[in-house]
Amino acid sequence: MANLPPILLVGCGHMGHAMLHGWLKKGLDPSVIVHRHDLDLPSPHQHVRSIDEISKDFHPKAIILAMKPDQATEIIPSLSPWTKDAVILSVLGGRNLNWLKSQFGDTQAVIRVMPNTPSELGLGMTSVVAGSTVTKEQKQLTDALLHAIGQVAWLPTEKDMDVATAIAGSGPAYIFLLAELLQKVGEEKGLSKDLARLLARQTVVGSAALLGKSDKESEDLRKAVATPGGITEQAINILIESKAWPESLSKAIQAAADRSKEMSS
Ligand SMILES: NC(=O)C1=CN([C@@H]2O[C@H](COP(=O)(O)OP(=O)(O)OC[C@H]3O[C@@H](n4cnc5c(N)ncnc54)[C@H](O)[C@@H]3O)[C@@H](O)[C@H]2O)C=CC1
Ligand SMILES: O=C(O)[C@@H]1CCC=N1
Repeated sequence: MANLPPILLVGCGHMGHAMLHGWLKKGLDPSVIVHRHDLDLPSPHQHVRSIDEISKDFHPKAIILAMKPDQATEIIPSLSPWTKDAVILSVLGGRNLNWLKSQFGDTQAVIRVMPNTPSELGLGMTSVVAGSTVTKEQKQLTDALLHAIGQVAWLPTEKDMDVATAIAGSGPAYIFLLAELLQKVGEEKGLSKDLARLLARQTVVGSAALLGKSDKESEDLRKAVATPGGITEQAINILIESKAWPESLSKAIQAAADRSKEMSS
């Protein structure tokens, strides 16, 4: 299988590193990673600590912006020597296409992407929306890069990005919180820390793997556990109360989506 195209990855923190890890596993043409700290990067890829160190002869097909949104304004102008023939993939939370256009100019090909950290394992979920000057080839290239780290959803409208971010970009945090709380409750109810940790983590891991392999709806998998008149049903009856998980999750997603929208304005 052909390698993924050469990329310039700017920012290799939690998200940048997760994507890079996924891409390296698939095979990447010689690429450059800008990261201020030490980085264990296999050859022939190049690690630089600042943009000034990148060769003008390097021709990336895609430039991935994976720094914090408020770090981007300062970095973007210095990327101009490499932008002409590249598509910009912006991972920046809450920075919309209009904002990207204002930074890069009207003609630059820019795509807004919202991945999540399971990308590191090739199990990511990335929502994507393209700017008007992106070519068909650049869309294909982006699709190939993102499919290499998981599933890809091209959004019908940029308006969907705020909710997509709140569900999938932020989503792993909710699942980890569930594991955290299951462990905490186990400990509070008298289990040892090690036992509570094992029970909580493996239950989340196993359930996610089962969901990933199954053709069944998540509701059916849930019902297969909750025997009518049995034990699980007692817990589900409490969690599924409209004021419990349905309402709090809806409020939580709305709060995250509102923040994404607010950051774009
Ligand atoms: N963490 C996550 O799960 C997700 C994050 N995002 C987005 O990804 C972006 C990065 O988030 P994180 O990885 O969590 O943040 P982070 O703080 O872990 O990583 C940001 C990286 O950018 C680097 N950086 C800052 N200025 C730089 C410069 N001038 N040159 C080179 N590198 C520079 C920092 O050293 C750091 O390694 C954000 O815009 C966020 O909205 C999107 C989806 C999920
Ligand atoms: O929390 C954030 O702002 C970023 C965007 C989605 C996940 N992390």
